[in-house]
Amino acid sequence: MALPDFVKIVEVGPRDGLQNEQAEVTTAQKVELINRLSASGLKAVEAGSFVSPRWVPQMADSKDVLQGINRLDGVAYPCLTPNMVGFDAAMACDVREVAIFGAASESFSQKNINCSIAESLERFQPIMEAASAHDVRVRGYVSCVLGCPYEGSIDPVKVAEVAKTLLDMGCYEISLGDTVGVGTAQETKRLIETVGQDVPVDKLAGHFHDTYGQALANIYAAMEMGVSVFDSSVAGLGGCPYAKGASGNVATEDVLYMLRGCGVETGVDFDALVAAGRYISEIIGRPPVSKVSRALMAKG
Ligand SMILES: CC(C)(COP(=O)([O-])OP(=O)([O-])OC[C@H]1O[C@@H](n2cnc3c(N)ncnc32)[C@H](O)[C@@H]1OP(=O)([O-])[O-])[C@@H](O)C(=O)NCCC(=O)NCCSC(=O)C[C@@](C)(O)CC(=O)[O-]
Repeated sequence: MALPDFVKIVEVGPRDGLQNEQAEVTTAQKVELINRLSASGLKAVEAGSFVSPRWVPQMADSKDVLQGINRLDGVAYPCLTPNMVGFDAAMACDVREVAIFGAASESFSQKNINCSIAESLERFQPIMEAASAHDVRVRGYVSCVLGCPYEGSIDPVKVAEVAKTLLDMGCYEISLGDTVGVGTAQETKRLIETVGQDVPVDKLAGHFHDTYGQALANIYAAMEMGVSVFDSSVAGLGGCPYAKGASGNVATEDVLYMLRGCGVETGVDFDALVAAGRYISEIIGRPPVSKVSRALMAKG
């Protein structure tokens, strides 16, 4: 299949990235990062997570972050909500899009949200109902789609089952997460082929961590299968608190560079995005993980 003309980038650095950075990032710095990202032309910037602060202390200030950002028209600022406690907290600061997050692995589900896959889907049901009543869009995540840190390989049929359930519950899009970044391009194609039998491909997004350096290849493979929405993290921030050794999402800078080289539009200002990556990298005290950003820095 030909590559898409346009790819939507869902920037997840302020949430998926910062939730796993050890350096302290103040609320004001998070707000500044999100404002810079939305000003770069991104149409979706995941801005926070209404989860237990005991589980993920880095996201404890999400309420203040959401109240501090400059919300641009046409930009979505989704936040994670695992249960009604999180959903109500998100509504209290006027979040207009939330994400529920399940897994295709029982062990990961237990470690991440302290319940089985079936229990998680039950917990999501009232969120879907409340979201519908509040006219709030809901995105669904499925973790461990190409492998699990506890169980190893995962059957794509299981991924399809969870993805279809989330879609049937009312999620407008399902983001398939290679949480530990173990997947390869052929496996990605097989996954999309299998999941695509139950969920239309235009409802799927790819979420690739870059632990094994395969994320760009996987994105390319997914684009060849018709996927045109990808999650990425500015400067390659992050990892996963419940997946030891997992590195961050693929760096947004690297995705943009590849897409630009393929003639695929994103609507994102590359230079502004690179600058946002350098801003947050200085704060956390290490160079961007993005190879593109490093190469540009080396050129001076
Ligand atoms: C889901 C729970 C809360 C269950 O945690 P639990 O302990 O089973 O929950 P509980 O209902 O028994 O409540 C225990 C305590 O937590 C409080 N509580 C309960 N819910 C909330 C909430 N929403 N916000 C704030 N506080 C909350 C609740 O009020 C209570 O407080 P206490 O009475 O003890 O003082 C917990 O397991 C949790 O917060 N997990 C978060 C895990 C997480 O954020 N993981 C990272 C995001 S997923 C990810 O990164 C993967 C993804 C999406 O990027 C895709 C990929 O790469 O694969």
